[in-house]
Amino acid sequence: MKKTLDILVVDDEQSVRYATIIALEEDGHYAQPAGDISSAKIQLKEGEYDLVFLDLKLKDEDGLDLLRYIHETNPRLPVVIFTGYASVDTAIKATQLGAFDYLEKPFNPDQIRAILAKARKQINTQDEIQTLETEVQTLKTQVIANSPPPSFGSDDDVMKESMDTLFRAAPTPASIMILGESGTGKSVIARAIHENSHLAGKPFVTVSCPSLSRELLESELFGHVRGAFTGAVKDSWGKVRAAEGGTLFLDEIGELPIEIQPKLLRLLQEREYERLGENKPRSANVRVITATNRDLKQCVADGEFREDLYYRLNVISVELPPLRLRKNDLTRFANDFVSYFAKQVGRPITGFSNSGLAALKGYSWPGNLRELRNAVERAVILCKGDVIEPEDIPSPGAETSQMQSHDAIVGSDISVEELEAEHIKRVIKRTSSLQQAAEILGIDKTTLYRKRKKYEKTEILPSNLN
Ligand SMILES: Nc1ncnc2c1ncn2[C@@H]1O[C@H](COP(=O)(O)OP(=O)(O)OP(=O)(O)O)[C@@H](O)[C@H]1O
Repeated sequence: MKKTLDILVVDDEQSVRYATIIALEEDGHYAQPAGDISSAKIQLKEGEYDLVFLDLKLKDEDGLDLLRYIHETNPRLPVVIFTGYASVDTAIKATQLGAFDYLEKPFNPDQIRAILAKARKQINTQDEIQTLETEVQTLKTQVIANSPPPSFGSDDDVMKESMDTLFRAAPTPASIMILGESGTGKSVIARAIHENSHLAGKPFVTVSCPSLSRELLESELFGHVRGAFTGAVKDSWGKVRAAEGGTLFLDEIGELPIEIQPKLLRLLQEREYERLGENKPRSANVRVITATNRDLKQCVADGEFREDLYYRLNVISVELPPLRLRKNDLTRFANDFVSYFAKQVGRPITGFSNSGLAALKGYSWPGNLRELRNAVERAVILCKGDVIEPEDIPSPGAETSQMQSHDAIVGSDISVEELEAEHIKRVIKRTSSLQQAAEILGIDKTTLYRKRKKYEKTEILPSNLN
């Protein structure tokens, strides 16, 4: 699909600026004019451009100064120089200084198109480099987060069928919806779908729909222009653009405010969106994967979620079973986690004792794989022998006694944050949904969702938080 480019045209002659802009817009791109260096600099700071057309003779200014500035501040931004016949030498100098190409005045739309085709190739290569850089960053984060590599094999029939459906749908453009309790591995699988699809190597961008405000979420998704809302001090691009050509993963889609739902529908149906505060439709080419632990059908029935959007999103839909129903997989996951963490911490733990295994199977794992991972990590660090015993892992009765033994932490040498994390952890553990936990804690569900993610990331309480 042809990529729409955002282009800045810098020329002191208004007629040239507008003729160029018309030619560019006729070719399906977005172009902004700038008549001198200072307004060009402002535009470059506030917007995000793919390409600049620059006249070297700007009244009493030297276009080469702007070229140097672009080279210093955004070395990957290609610049095409406009030049008169007499100044080909200067244009050669400009290309030596890093300009991408030059165009002799007067030029016609075909020449502009030829330059654009060439620029697009270079931009695509740069996008690929950027994607690789993002991937490296993600892998680094995974290493820092100390997470065992995911595994998707299963002995459970429901899970096997779900995985089969997902991986068969992966290399198609179909929207996919992943349902399942918290911690069942929806985000992990969403990434795996992307990596096993025709889009592998392109961006994978996550948006968590529970957000502080509707405006912030809308802006995170679609971007905004300066002044669109209080605090919008400069133009920005959203995650839809960051995901261009790749996958947009919308986590907790059940929390998407009703006001934003038509905009997502438009993105899916017409492949178009607008930044907040701007009336300029922009095209988007993204594959959408969503996840939720809510009963979305019920949300539709309650009027909280649009039915047309629901059907658009769940072209392919699978439900991941909770860990307590995957008894056959539980032991394998637990043993894999033991091997991984034993190696990490350099302890010769070989697995579980028979009674340890029985305790593992007797517990219901309400936090699913997330809880299991955290519990095994903790057990590997704390267990006294070379096998994990029942007392090292959670059990149905353990929670109450653990709570009693920890009652002393109130008033002891711990921070308010640690206390909060511990309290949240315990309430989530004994409730069946985030909604119920939020009601007990007296905070809204969005805040609870964010706090849980935050504590998980900072690993304030890495052992049990789920
Ligand atoms: N297939 C897997 N193999 C190994 N570990 C996994 C797998 N899936 C999930 N996990 C572990 O469980 C943790 C939670 O997974 P994930 O964030 O994907 O769950 P989720 O269903 O998206 O949860 P939530 O609904 O709360 O966002 C992961 O960080 C990882 O440690």
